[in-house]
Amino acid sequence: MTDAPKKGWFSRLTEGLSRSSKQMTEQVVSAFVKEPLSEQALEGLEEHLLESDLGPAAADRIVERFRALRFGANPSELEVKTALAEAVADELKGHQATYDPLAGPRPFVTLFVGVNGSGKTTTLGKIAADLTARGAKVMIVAGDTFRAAAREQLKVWAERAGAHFESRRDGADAAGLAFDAFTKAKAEGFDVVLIDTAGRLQNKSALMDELLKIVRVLKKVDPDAPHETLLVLDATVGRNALEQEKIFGRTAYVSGIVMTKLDGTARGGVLVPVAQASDAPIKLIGVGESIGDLQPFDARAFSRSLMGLPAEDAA
Ligand SMILES: Nc1nc2c(ncn2[C@@H]2O[C@H](COP(=O)(O)OP(=O)(O)OP(=O)(O)O)[C@@H](O)[C@H]2O)c(=O)[nH]1
Repeated sequence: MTDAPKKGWFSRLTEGLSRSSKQMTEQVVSAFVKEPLSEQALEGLEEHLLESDLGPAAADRIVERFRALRFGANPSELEVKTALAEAVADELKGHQATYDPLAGPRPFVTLFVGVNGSGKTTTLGKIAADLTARGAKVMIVAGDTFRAAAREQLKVWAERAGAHFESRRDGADAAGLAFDAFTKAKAEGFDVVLIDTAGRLQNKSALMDELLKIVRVLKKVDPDAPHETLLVLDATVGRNALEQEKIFGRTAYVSGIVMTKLDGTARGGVLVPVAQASDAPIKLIGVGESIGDLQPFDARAFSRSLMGLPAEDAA
């Protein structure tokens, strides 16, 4: 994948969300521009919001809001899209926060949890690359000790980022590895420790036990660790992401959500019910495979992009 060197983050976001925004706006907007207050247009709106995976609760509220809106006889496409973007942004208000490992204690330990294939390794690698580029001393820990392929993939990311890499052979105790790595990171003055974990959902209770054990041993080194636990969810699985949030959110003390692969779906609206169901805020979103495609989550920018609108200052 090639990128224009200076492509701004908002245009990356817009490009990443283009499948979703197409799905979201095409029919809804044309229906409203034709007949702003008809029951039929409102029903169509609800249907399309549901098709975009926004979830019934948010879809209902947005439709009610549209019913109450006083559009003129012929609202412009811009008016309809702006109203929709504001409605979605309001749904997401209070569900955003930043991930800033360089602002916290040193070493700042982040645990990455989520099912296999959700984008954990890639997300961790992108974060490592960003942090080393900013001058931080970063350690990556391959906590999925069962899968050699996962370890190799992570090692490639570590090399690319110029981060230190800690791993153990197949089947080694992940908690033991995490403990030793964190101890070493503390002794050697690392700024950030990024710990990947296994994501086998076939054996849910063993997986959760392993995550809890990792958390327990990290706390032996520093009672406040892990300082962040990021749950990585794949937007392309649609509403299954809600199930995954439930499973991990209940046991793994998740402090932030990363929603990846928003570029790979027309149903990026799923971020809304996930944000609303979770106790943890959305912190990062992935809108493509390259490093710059992992972005801090900004509810307003996301909502505007989802409607195909330009950045606020450019509007
Ligand atoms: N298009 C797109 N692809 C992504 C994004 N994030 C991750 N991917 C891709 O998703 C695939 C799975 O990502 P991984 O990072 O391997 O997922 P994982 O959760 O670590 O999975 P395992 O390594 O199987 O445990 C890879 O091919 C990534 O390149 C994204 O935001 N957009």
